[in-house]
Amino acid sequence: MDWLSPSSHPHSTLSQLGRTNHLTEFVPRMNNSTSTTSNSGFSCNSYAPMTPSVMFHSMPKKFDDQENIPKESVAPSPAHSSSPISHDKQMCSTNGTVVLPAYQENVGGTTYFYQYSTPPENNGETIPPEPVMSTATPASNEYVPFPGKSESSFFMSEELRNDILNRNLLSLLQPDPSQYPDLPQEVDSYHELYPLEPISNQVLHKAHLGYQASMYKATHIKNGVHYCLRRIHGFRLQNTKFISLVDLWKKLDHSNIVQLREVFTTKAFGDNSMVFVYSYHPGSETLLNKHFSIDQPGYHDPFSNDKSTPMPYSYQKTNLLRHQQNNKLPEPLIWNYIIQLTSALRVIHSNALACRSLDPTKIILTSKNRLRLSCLAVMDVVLHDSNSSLNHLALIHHYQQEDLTALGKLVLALACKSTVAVQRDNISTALDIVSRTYTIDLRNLIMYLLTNQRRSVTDLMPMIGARFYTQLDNLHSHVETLESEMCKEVQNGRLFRLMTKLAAINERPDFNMESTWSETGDRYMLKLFRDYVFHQVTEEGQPWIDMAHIVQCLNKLDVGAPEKICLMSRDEQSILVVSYAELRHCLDQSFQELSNSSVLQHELSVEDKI
Ligand SMILES: Nc1ncnc2c1ncn2[C@@H]1O[C@H](COP(=O)(O)OP(=O)(O)OP(=O)(O)O)[C@@H](O)[C@H]1O
Repeated sequence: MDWLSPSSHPHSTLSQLGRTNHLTEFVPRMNNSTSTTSNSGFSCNSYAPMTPSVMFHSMPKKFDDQENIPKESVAPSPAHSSSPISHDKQMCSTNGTVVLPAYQENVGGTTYFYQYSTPPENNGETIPPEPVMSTATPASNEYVPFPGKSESSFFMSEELRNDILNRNLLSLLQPDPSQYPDLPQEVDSYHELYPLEPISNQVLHKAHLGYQASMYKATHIKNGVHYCLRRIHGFRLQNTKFISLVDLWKKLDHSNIVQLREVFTTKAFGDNSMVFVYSYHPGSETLLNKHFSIDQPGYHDPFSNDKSTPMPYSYQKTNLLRHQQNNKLPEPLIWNYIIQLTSALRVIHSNALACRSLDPTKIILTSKNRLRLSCLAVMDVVLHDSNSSLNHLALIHHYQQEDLTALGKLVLALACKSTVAVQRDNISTALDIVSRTYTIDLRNLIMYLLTNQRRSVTDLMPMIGARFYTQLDNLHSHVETLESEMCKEVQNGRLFRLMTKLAAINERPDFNMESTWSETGDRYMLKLFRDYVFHQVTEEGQPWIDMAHIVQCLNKLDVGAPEKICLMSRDEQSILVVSYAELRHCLDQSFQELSNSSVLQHELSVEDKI
C-alpha cells in the first residue's frame, strides 16, 4: 500500500503516520507492514506534505485513463515538481512479479507516486515524468466503455428474467382464506393449498374420469418444496392392488412427464378423497387452453359449424380449407410436439405402462413449448379393475394401443386446430385437409396411428426422421443461450458475495465492543474503497453512477489485481494509493475476523470459501 498524507513528514513510517494529528480518521494497522511492502518496488511509506486543496478527484477515469487526466492536476505549475524516487534501472521483484521503478511528483503540495509502464530506455539518472498518473496497470488493461454496452448486458435477458420471476411469483402464491373457506389448512404432509383452477360444484364436471377432480398447488410441510395435488373427490378405495403400478409410475423420471411423487387417501377435504402428488411446474397451461380454447381471441373451431343452417358439403369444405390456410399451426411446431409426445410414450411403454390420458386437457405446456404429460397413474388407480379376466400384460398392451390411437387423434386435432375434427364423421374430411395443407409425412404418421393394425411407438421414429436433428439442434442452441445467461449471473453471484463481505464490514457500529473497528486499519481502507466504487461524484458534486466502473472495480478486487488506485478520505485530508491485491487482503482479514466471532460461524466460513 502506498499512501499520501497531506501533513506528514516524508519517510515517516506507518506507525508514525497513525499518530499524526492530521490523520485522525486513518489509523493504519501496524501489522500491515508486510502487506504494505509495495510490489511496485518503491517505499510504501513515502509521502509528502500537501495542502487539502490538492487536485484529486474521485472520478476513476482520472486515474485509470491517461487520456482523461485533468490537465490542471498534472500540468506543470509553480507548485509542481517531480523527483524520481528510484533512479535504479534494475527492476524490483516482489512475489515473483517484475516491477518497474517509480518516481514521485509534487502537484500543488501533494506528492503522487508514479510507476513507469515501460522500462526506461535511457541510462540517465533522472527518469522523466512522462507517463503521468500511471499508478496502476498498463493502459491496455483499462476498461474502455464502448457506447453500445448497455447495463442489461451485465444481467440475464429481460425475457428470461421475467419468465423466471413469473414462475417464482406463481410458486409463492398464497390462497385468500375468505375466498376459499373450505380449503383445509393441511392435507397429509402438505399445506398452503392453492387451487390451480376454479373449484367446480358440478358433481360430474370431470365426467371423463367419472369423478370430480380438482388441482392445487401445495407446499410440503417438511422440505418447503411446491407440489401439484390432483384430488379425486369422493373416491372410495376398494383394494390396494394398484400399488405396484403406482410404484412403477413414481420411478418414471422423464423430461416430458410430470413426475408422480406419491398417492394417498385423505378425509381432510371432508370426504374420501384420493390425492395424487406431482411435481409442480409453475406457469403451465394445458394444450387445450393453448390451441383450442374459445377464450382465445379469434379462435373458433372450424368443424363446429352451425347445425341449424345446413350448407352444401363442398361449401363447408372450402370454408374449412380457407380457415385452415389462415389459422393452421406451423408444421415444425406440430413435429416438435410429436417428438416430445413420442419420447414420453416411448419411456412409458418400455416400462410396461400405458398413459391412458393422452388428452389435450392432460398435457401441459410451459415456456418454449415444453410439453409434459400431466395426469399419469390416475386412470390406473381410479379405473383399476381387479376382477378383470384379462391378465395385466394383455391389458397394458391394449391400453398402449389406445395411447397410439389417442396420439393420432391428438395430432389430427392439432393439424386441424379442432377437437371436433377427430370425431368419426369428420375424420376423412380432416385427413383430406391435412393432406392439402401439410407434408405427406404428417398425413402418413396420422394414418399409421389411426389404423387398426398393431402399432408401436418405436415405429414412429423413422417417420419423424431428420426432424430429430432439428429438434436436437434447437435444444442445444437453447441450452447454450441459457448457459451464457447463467454465466452472467454466476459472475453477479460472485460479486454479490464480495459486496456482502464489504457491506458486513463497512460502517459496522461496533464489533467486540470496539466502536471504531470499522473506521480503522484495514477496514478504513475498505470504507474508502466503498466510496471509490459506489459514491463517485462529478466535479460539480453530482452523483456519478457507472455500472461498468462498479463491476470493473469489484472484479479487480475479487482477483486481487496488482493495479493501484487512489483513495481519498471524505474530508480530503488523506489520500491512499493502494493496490487491489492489498484491498483484497484487507477484506479477507477483516471478514475472517468477523466470521470468527459470528454466532453463525459455520455458515459464514462456508460462505467465505465460496
Ligand atoms: N404439474 C402441474 N404443475 C402446474 N400446473 C399444473 C400441473 N398439472 C396441471 N396443471 C394446471 O392445472 C390446471 C388444471 O389442470 P387439469 O389437468 O385439471 O386440466 P383441466 O383443463 O382443468 O382438465 P379437466 O377438464 O379435467 O378439468 C391447468 O391450468 C394446468 O395447466
